[in-house]
Amino acid sequence: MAAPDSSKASKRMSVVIKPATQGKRGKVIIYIFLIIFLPLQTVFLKKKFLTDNKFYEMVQDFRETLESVPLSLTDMVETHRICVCVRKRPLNKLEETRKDIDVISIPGNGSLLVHEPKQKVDLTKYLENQAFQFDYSFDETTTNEVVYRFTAKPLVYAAFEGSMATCFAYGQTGSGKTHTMGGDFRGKNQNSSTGIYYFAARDVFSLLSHRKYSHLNLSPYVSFFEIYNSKVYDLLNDKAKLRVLEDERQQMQVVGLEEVFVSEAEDVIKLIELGSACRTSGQTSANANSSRSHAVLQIALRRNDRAGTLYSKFSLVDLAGNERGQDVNSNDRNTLNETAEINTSLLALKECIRSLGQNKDHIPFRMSTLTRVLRDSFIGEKSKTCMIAMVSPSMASCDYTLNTLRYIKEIVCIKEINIGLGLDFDFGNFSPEHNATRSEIDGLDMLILPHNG
Ligand SMILES: Nc1ncnc2c1ncn2[C@@H]1O[C@H](COP(=O)(O)OP(=O)(O)OP(=O)(O)O)[C@@H](O)[C@H]1O
Repeated sequence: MAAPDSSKASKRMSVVIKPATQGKRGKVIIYIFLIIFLPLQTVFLKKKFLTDNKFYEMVQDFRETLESVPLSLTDMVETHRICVCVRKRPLNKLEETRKDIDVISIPGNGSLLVHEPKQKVDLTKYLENQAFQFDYSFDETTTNEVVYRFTAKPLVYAAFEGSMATCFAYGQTGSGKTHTMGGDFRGKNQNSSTGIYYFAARDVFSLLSHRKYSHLNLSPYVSFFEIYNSKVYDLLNDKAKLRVLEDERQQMQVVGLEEVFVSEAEDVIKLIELGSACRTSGQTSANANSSRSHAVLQIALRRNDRAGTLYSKFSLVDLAGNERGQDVNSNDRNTLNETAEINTSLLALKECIRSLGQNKDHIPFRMSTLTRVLRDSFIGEKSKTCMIAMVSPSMASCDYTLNTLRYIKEIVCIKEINIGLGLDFDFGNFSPEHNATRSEIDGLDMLILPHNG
């Protein structure tokens, strides 16, 4: 047998020894890294904790100076042609464990304050307190029933007066749009009987038999669809893809949309559950995530004549997460398309509501599928709209919250220009007197509704 080649053996040795040396070197590097990094990380976390604590104390100190006027069930409900409100959700479990700070205050009377943490160049910390004024502002303790009473309920009455009524839930993903529209979540299950969809259906049935409206001889029909990437999918028909066409009377038709006759509010719950399950299961469309699509539940009131003539329509819209329209840094083409579509539709929606508020002849509803489908909501003197903006309270979401508030403020601003009074004000001038202004203005065409709660 040939003796082993010593040079080969030494080569093999070096092959074996090299990783061991590298392993040792690697370990040394990791130790050095840990020795330097761990204390640095501890210092950083401690600093962050102290900074957050400082901001927390500043917000708390500030809140103590605020006079709160919480919304109550006995408060009168006013109807507006365009109603713009904001709802703050509570901090969720994750935010609480992260010790996130709640930077939103709702003093009441439609006002909302954002306490934005800032730092000067000399590293002094301060809060930039920005005040916003809307028709209503709901704090984290407000229930869906109360939100409904002040927002969508007046629209149900309006539908019985022949109005095309529309209620939008707007906001970033996770801010509470589906919770408000579809009902509370118990774990992963949604309790549809606690959402605005159901409350509206319940009141439709009680008004159908009301002596004021029973002579109209109306029947309710429900449809439920979603708009994703400018395509319409029927949520009551296994997500069938539908086309939107304009007929000879310039009416927009969603061709083949399932419209189901309902005889009691519980029927609507079943349809909501069917549609919501279809929305999240995603069999035919590409969106695995509901926050990228707009969901539209419509209750049409039709006359009991041969043709089933449309009397009015109430649309409840759970919009796509508005931060999805800002995701422009993605490399994925599909995501970029989605981003562009969401951006376009939310911009178009704002323009249409603004045009409605200004009584303009031209409504730019052709800008997006969402506004094309909802064309009837923006035309005609009897159209009424409510926009509920949902905001997260956490400091980490501050930028998104400000974007949401600015978007809906632009809708309000048009009313402000029309009426010639300032609704937004410097924080320094903040006082409860300012809050009265909006109610007084809208009181001009105010309709006080009976409180059934
Ligand atoms: N007002 C609230 N009170 C209690 N929990 C809430 C409230 N609003 C939202 N939540 C909870 O926050 C979570 C996210 O809410 P939701 O799914 O409604 O957000 P979303 O805005 O519809 O998000 P997406 O755009 O992804 O559909 C849910 O678990 C929900 O139960």
